[in-house]
Amino acid sequence: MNIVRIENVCKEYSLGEQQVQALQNISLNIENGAFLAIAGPSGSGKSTLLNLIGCIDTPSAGKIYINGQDISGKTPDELSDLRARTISFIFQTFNLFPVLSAEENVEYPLLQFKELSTKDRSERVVKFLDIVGLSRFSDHRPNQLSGGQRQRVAIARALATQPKIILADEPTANLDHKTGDSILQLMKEINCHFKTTFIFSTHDQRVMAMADRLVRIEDGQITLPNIELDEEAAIAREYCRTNQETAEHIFKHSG
Ligand SMILES: Nc1ncnc2c1ncn2[C@@H]1O[C@H](COP(=O)(O)OP(=O)(O)OP(=O)(O)O)[C@@H](O)[C@H]1O
Repeated sequence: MNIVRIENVCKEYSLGEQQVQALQNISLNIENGAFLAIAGPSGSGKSTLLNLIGCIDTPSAGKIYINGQDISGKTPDELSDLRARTISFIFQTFNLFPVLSAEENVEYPLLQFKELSTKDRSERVVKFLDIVGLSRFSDHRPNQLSGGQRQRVAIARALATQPKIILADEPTANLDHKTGDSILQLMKEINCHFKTTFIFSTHDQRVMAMADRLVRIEDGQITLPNIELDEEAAIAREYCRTNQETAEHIFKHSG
């Protein structure tokens, strides 16, 4: 099943008198459970595409279907509800609330779900902080955590709403090599275990190598739409297989 369907999408921005054609007639299907990297030079349209998939912005032309729903006819409230229940975001700058503790940051997106009791929320926070290995740091504020730990909090926050899609905009850009690797591996394990679809915008070769699919964009057009990186995909699959035991251990509370 395609969790994202993009059909003939264009996106134009107005910049004073000028029109900027950020995306030109893009079509793309993304399978449920994909670990997909969108790569391309600066200004090629990666963030624009991620914003459209994330329902933060709307296309100038064309159709986008998220989890089978056509987003073009939706009101801002409906879009916001679809986003809250289907999509989470991870940013290169982590975007945590500095005055909130790790657990409060993870709980924050759950406050909009009126059907969750305080106990439900707190159980989810405990579960997802455990999954990212930060149970001991639950009362720490972001400035009391390392970059890698902050990104782990952001991952726990993204997972807490149990989304179908996680959009990650350059998630390793502000991390050193080793920390970036461990964050990527954690995301791959989450992808293997929960079948959450990950869509990355990236310049990072390691993200591209870990991806099971690479989409290249240049000048607002897709130049490499559906290529499976056979060798890298095999490595990623092998990674999932050989790490199944570790993953099972990590996810022991995840049900
Ligand atoms: N809000 C905006 N108003 C006007 N033009 C914009 C706006 N946002 C993006 N653009 C333009 O659209 C094009 C695509 O930008 P986008 O941010 O999607 O590229 P990108 O591939 O994500 O770049 P980077 O890798 O540098 O983040 C660029 O020419 C950019 O200048």
